[in-house]
Amino acid sequence: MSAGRAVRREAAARWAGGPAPGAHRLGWAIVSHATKNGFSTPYVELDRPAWAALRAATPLSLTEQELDVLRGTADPTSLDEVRDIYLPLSRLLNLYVNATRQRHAAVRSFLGDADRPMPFLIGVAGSVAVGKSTAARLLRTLLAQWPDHPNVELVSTDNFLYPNAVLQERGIMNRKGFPESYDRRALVRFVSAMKAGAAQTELPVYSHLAYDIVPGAVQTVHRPDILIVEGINVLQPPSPGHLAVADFFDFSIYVDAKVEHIRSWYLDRFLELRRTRFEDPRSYFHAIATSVQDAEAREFAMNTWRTINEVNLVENIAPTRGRATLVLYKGADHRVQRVRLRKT
Ligand SMILES: Nc1ncnc2c1ncn2[C@@H]1O[C@H](COP(=O)(O)OP(=O)(O)O)[C@@H](O)[C@H]1O
Ligand SMILES: CC(C)(COP(=O)(O)O)[C@@H](O)C(=O)NCCC(=O)O
Repeated sequence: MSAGRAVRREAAARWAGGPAPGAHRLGWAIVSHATKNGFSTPYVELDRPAWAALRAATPLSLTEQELDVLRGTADPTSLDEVRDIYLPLSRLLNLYVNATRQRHAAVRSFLGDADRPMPFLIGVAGSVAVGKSTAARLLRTLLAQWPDHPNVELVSTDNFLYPNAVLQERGIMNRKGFPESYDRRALVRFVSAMKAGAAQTELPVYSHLAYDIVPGAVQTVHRPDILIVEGINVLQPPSPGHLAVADFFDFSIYVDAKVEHIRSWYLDRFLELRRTRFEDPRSYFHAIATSVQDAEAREFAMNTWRTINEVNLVENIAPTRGRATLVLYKGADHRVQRVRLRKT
């Protein structure tokens, strides 16, 4: 069989939810050491039961009420999901944090440098409406429960979007979320200051309600043990000769799903927001709640998805997936079906 055919067969088997050819069983767990073009890759792919078993003894200490606060609009993430997917991830990240601290201590001792706290940086990437914010908020809560790193801060990259006035002036208001709509230098300056141990940093604040940067508002980030940076663009490669935010990550996560599922999640969420947040007269989309028919609102959402968010997903976001340390593959019901971990 040609390498191309083998790859296509593997991809088809993956989407069908079955094991990839070459996968083998470890006890009852299917573990696939992924291959591409006939070469082995640095990834291992685990199905849900295999991944869930890696939780080991990590306790589930989150209640239904606490989870309710962390969930995004129209996101059905359940306590089962926390137990099976996020507790093993929290355990793995705790191991990473401790190993990274030891590595930093070794380098400091080699250089004869003084002990200096350095936060562990995690990037969370993926499409608009894939559920990154829920994943990032859950991780923040779970990671803060470990005794060694109680202070976990979360920053969304939408805080680094240019204000609407700037996007309009540059004629890129319909490119919100594309790389050029962010102040990427400010974002890199921020993570680099955090990594260098800055005690406190202030950031602009983006409001989804206003659909804009809030003039004069600031988010203050105090020196964290762990900093999670969440946003569609966080795994973007740097332009030649520059650094990108991903260069500062110690671990990165890409939340993935089929385009048709994300499209329907976006649409459902938009219609749910129309019944709730858009009713607020301060909402940028207030007129969609009050002055247009259902069919027109649906058409508006589909058009926004098709012409902005889906184009951005295909052109800029999905191509960064290979850079992530870990990929969470969600099925149509938002539940993670498979996990791909980069081993090296
Ligand atoms: N127009 C909007 N009005 C209010 N909240 C919104 C709006 N669009 C998105 N949100 C909320 O903002 C958060 C981030 O959404 P998004 O950037 O699409 O990423 P994700 O769905 O991957 O978390 C979500 O919790 C979502 O519910
Ligand atoms: C603000 C966003 C780009 C998301 O950015 P992120 O929080 O992931 O950095 C997105 O929610 C958005 O507004 N997209 C533009 C098209 C739309 O209105 O959906």
